[in-house]
Amino acid sequence: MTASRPTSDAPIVSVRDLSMVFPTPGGQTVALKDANLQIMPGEFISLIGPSGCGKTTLLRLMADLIQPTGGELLVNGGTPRKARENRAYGYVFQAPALMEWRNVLNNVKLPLDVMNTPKAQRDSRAREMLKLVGLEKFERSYPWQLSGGMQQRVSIARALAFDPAMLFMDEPFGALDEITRENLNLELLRLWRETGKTVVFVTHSISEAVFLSTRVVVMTARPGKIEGIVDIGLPHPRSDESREDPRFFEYATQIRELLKKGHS
Ligand SMILES: Nc1ncnc2c1ncn2[C@@H]1O[C@H](COP(=O)(O)OP(=O)(O)OP(=O)(O)O)[C@@H](O)[C@H]1O
Repeated sequence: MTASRPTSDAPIVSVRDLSMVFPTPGGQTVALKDANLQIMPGEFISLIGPSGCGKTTLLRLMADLIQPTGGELLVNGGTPRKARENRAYGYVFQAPALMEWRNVLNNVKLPLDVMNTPKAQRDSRAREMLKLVGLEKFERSYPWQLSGGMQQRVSIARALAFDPAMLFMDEPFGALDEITRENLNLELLRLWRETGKTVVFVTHSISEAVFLSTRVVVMTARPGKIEGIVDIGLPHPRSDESREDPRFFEYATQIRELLKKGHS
């Protein structure tokens, strides 16, 4: 059931001169232009940038939901298609997208049902994942009985159900209040440390990106490109105190400057 993981310390994602041009009624939209990025196994990478700069496009390319119009992309040592077929990643969307008629346990089990995992394993695996996100007491609840933050935790448990090497997360906490978001950030970091997954995380929030990431990829719009990459040297495990670390503000300033440069 465990998805294959690369054994070497080769990049788990390799993006070379990657471009994506969408045909649109008025002409073409260059959503991504000549992007270059290498992600190592176990990293926590955030993609940040203004609306329309191509963050979701880059994530969707990695996930094989769309195909690039130029350049090269390797995921988990092969094509994005192969990574998808091998269940090398789980995808968490902006909205939790849970099935209202399935209880929490059955929502988490869904990918295992689809994959025809032996029945006896499905329940135990789903319960294990619910425990990981702190929702073991809610397995019989239905999505509409949960708060937005709890629903998003269920969708994270679902994305982890088949033990992928990577987690692709498209602004998963964007719709939540600040305190819930900070709590989920802490939980996500704990989960990342415990599981050793590689995470690629889209956000609009500079502080969220600094708090979570090992590196922050700053993108700019028109055409969407990578303006710079900031290494975040804050020690792990991170806690609320990390936000008071003077380096936290330095990294946030570096990211802000790159975002401004991209705007000008
Ligand atoms: N399927 C599509 N067809 C045409 N244009 C598209 C398509 N998908 C994205 N685009 C365009 O590509 C550009 C980048 O979109 P993308 O969704 O990647 O941006 P984003 O940085 O994720 O934005 P946001 O922060 O608002 O979610 C935008 O101009 C968008 O309109």
